[in-house]
Amino acid sequence: MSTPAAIEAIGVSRSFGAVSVVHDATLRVEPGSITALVGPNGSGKTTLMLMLATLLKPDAGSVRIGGHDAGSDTAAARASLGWMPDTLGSWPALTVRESLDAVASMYGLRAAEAGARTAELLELTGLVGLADRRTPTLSRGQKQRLSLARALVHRPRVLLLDEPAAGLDPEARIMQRRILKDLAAEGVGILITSHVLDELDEIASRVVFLRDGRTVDQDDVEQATVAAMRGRDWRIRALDASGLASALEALGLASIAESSLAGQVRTLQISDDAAAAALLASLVTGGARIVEFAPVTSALEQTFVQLAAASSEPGPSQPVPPQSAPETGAEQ
Ligand SMILES: Nc1ncnc2c1ncn2[C@@H]1O[C@H](COP(=O)(O)OP(=O)(O)OP(=O)(O)O)[C@@H](O)[C@H]1O
Repeated sequence: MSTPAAIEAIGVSRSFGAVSVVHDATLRVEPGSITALVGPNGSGKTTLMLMLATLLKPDAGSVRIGGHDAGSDTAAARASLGWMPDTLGSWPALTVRESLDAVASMYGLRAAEAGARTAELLELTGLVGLADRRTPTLSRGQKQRLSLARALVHRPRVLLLDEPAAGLDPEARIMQRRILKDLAAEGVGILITSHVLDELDEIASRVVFLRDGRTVDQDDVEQATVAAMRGRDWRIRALDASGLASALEALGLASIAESSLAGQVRTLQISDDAAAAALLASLVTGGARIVEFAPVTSALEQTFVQLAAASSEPGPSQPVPPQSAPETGAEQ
């Protein structure tokens, strides 16, 4: 029998009163993969995450975590998942170490085992020096580290992370990315939301886009990604800035000079990746010593803008739609 999906949600919906917040959301995350869940503010990401984490009951649809039905086999689903909420609720009287020990004991680890797991997680998340600090005294970024450590106590095979990079300094972000990549390499299935799309672009192999509470069809996401790659702005930096400017001019390409901490960069629009590769080859062949050649915005960020722009076209989305609303000739 094939391995079950780490996360499988089919036709999940949830309203609050008369307002439909998530409708008919469908997604699948495979073990050993990292999937990004992205969407504009208020599109329903946290609400969907709460349902996947078995903390909010869907009005309709089904959720399976590691093959366990979240509705009928909630305990097994919960045992399989680690949940990192967007804000850490903590016990104010406990230290960092005591909080992790307490979570370990809730998951049934014996004292010695819990102590060892806590020590391992303090090390992994860079919290050793803060182990004896009471949790309310932690900074936002330190709380995020604790929150990730807490989600990992019982070695879950599925991770649900809501804005895990919020408040982290660059070093902590790098550390977190490494932890998540390592976990995925060990077979953990990870679903992660973030508004820092460059972060996600680096670690996620798939993206699920939520628009007005609906998961956008994967084909539409792929089409938007292809479209987003066309006509992007690129950023080029060379050891010799004036040499680069003349080389671009000689090729008949208009570019704009901008200053950066690393020195002068030039930005210009390039039609697609093939044209970018050809330009790079020609600049290098011509003797330009290029040290940076990259799109200004990531593919994920561009895709997001593309899909979010499409969402503002068709009109109102909040009221619960009728079962089969007639098409009104929308172009896409
Ligand atoms: N308990 C609730 N009662 C009423 N409305 C709610 C409730 N929870 C969420 N909502 C509404 O549902 C919508 C989606 O909220 P949600 O927090 O899921 O969005 P999000 O995509 O996570 O947003 P953000 O990117 O800003 O974090 C919002 O309009 C929000 O006001």
